[in-house]
Amino acid sequence: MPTPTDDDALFAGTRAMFALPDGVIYLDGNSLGPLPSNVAARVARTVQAEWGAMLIRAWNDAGWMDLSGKVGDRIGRLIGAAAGTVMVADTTSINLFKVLDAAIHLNSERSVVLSDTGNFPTDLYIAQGLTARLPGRRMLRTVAPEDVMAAIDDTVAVVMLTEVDYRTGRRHDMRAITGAAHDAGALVIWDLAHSAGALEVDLAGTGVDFAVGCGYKYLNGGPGAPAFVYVAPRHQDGIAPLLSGWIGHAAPFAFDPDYRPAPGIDRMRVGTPPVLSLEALDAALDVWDGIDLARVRARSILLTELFIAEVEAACPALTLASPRDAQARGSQVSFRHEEGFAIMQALVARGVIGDFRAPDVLRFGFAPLYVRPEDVKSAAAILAEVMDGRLWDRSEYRLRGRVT
Ligand SMILES: Cc1ncc(COP(=O)(O)O)c(C=O)c1O
Ligand SMILES: Nc1c(O)cccc1C(=O)C[C@H](N)C(=O)O
Repeated sequence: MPTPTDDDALFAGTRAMFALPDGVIYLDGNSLGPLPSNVAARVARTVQAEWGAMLIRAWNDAGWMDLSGKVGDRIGRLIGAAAGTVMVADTTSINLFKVLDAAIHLNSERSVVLSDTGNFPTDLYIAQGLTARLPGRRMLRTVAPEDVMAAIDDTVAVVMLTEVDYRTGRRHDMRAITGAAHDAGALVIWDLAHSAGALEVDLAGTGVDFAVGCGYKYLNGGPGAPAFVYVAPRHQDGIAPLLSGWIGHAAPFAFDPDYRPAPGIDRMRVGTPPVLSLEALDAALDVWDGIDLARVRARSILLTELFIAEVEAACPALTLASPRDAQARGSQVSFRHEEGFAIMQALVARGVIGDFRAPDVLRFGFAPLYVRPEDVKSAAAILAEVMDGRLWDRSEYRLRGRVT
């Protein structure tokens, strides 16, 4: 077990690798990670020395074509996935579409996609759209998160879940659910949007079939960073991609009129990769080099426990919406209040950036790479000032229509 002093030094080092604005305590890296300092120079270099100077030759000479798999392997280390099992491409929604279709077809005798009512809307929308269009009686069944285990039966083709609930931070037991699904003959897809870079994830060891996740949250790849998709080796060559694009072809530059999927994870590619965004994500991942996710998780628990204790001591009007048991939540803490929107606006105006999720959730993400215990204490103290003085009770804090 590392001593606190070791961790303080480790995370002071990682914090120094970010360009954080002065006067801000950033507790929204679970939605958009902050800017790592090396990203701007990397993107500028790609623009000038590669795009500008090498022109189209850069696809080969600067390695642009191989970047999606290379960055995928770097993310793979953070989620317990072997080299050659993670591809960076498209968005989380699109990757979910690809693997959900693949999983449904691998288990085509069965009709049900099982998810939970707390899942992120895009996951449910993708499943609704896909199941409605497939032939046969395919359907999405959603149950309360705590009822998922009991709902896994022999009608279920695919269990499709997000490990960490975006609103409350509640965490599913990935190992137990994956095991139960497999015992019942179902496949599993995990959305790791709020897990990758926040928790220890062991996709290979847990036997997960498919996973997807975002590049722009805890991985800090920047707004609209490409997402990732994981396919277990045992499934890779058995998938017939629904999105059968040319970059996922076995020989894209043969320009063969007939589609033939590439071997392995490459068939999860569809079209031309977004090179500038991939370079930004690749540079952002440098912060993770040599970082042990077990230490990140231990630090995250320390930060979230501290925040809960400080806020509950000072803000009796706020109700904890996250699980009290640290093992049962991810790296965020949420509180409920009917004036949550205005409270969050008042906090943001004072430099504490979290976000609000309707109808009443104040959400705070704790990314140990750059959030320190002293930030947690300061944020809780500012929240207490806002609550004690009813500083949120102003008309300008009630104006809705913002993104977050
Ligand atoms: C759990 C989860 N899945 C998917 C998404 C969306 O992914 P994308 O916009 O990259 O498709 C988000 C956040 O936006 C999310 O929280
Ligand atoms: N992807 C986002 C976006 O394009 C705009 C604003 C917010 C987001 C988010 O990531 C929301 C996030 N998935 C959530 O957990 O609420």
